[in-house]
Amino acid sequence: MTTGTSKLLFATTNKGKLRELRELVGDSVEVVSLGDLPPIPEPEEDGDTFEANAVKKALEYARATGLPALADDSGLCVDALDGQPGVLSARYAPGDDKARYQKLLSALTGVPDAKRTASFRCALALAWPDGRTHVEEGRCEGRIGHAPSGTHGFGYDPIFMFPDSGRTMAELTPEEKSAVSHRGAAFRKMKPRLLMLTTGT
Ligand SMILES: O=c1[nH]c(=O)c2ncn([C@@H]3O[C@H](COP(=O)(O)OP(=O)(O)OP(=O)(O)O)[C@@H](O)[C@H]3O)c2[nH]1
Ligand SMILES: [Mg+2]
Repeated sequence: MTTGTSKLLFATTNKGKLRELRELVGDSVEVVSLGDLPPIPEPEEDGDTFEANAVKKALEYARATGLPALADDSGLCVDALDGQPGVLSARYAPGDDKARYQKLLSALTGVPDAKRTASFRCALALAWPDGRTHVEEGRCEGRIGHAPSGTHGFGYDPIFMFPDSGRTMAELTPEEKSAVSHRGAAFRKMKPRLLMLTTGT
């Protein structure tokens, strides 16, 4: 822990994201999560882009708490489905992560490997209670497999094949995933801003 002047709110309801962001930030910034605070209504994610939704979430949580807030909007864009599920990844099917990746596998039945290309995208937004915002984005290219495999990660990780490794994202260790993931890429660009929080800049 540093002698920071400011705490940072990780503004997400997603336990998988929270775990990954905690690992990425390490002990460089003092972190608060939504579970540490009285309930706050969830922002409506009605933007057309990851960036718009990330900014909206970060701003609403920063204003509600008076803390600088880091929000993540992310999802999986599948080329054979014209970029779906995209910003609607969390709402692609009712139920749990498994229901959603099973629906995606069904939608790609009969699609050959060469046409199963996809990318994970992540927009990370940092917002201050006074309305300032800063956004960084990250992307990770891969391919949708034919069956789930692996137990790490969350969401669509069990069906997202990471190129050249022959493994799904869910077969990578948390450290390996962060080194190649959309969230890791966005985070590394954002990190200098987060470190400024500790100096009150
Ligand atoms: O396999 C995955 N590996 C990842 O690394 C990853 N990152 C995001 N996603 C999926 O994309 C949607 C995000 O939706 P989302 O950004 O609205 O988040 P969310 O609603 O879960 O929480 P919140 O942060 O909005 O509170 C959800 O379906 C996630 O499962 C991932 N899937
Ligand atoms: Mg959401």
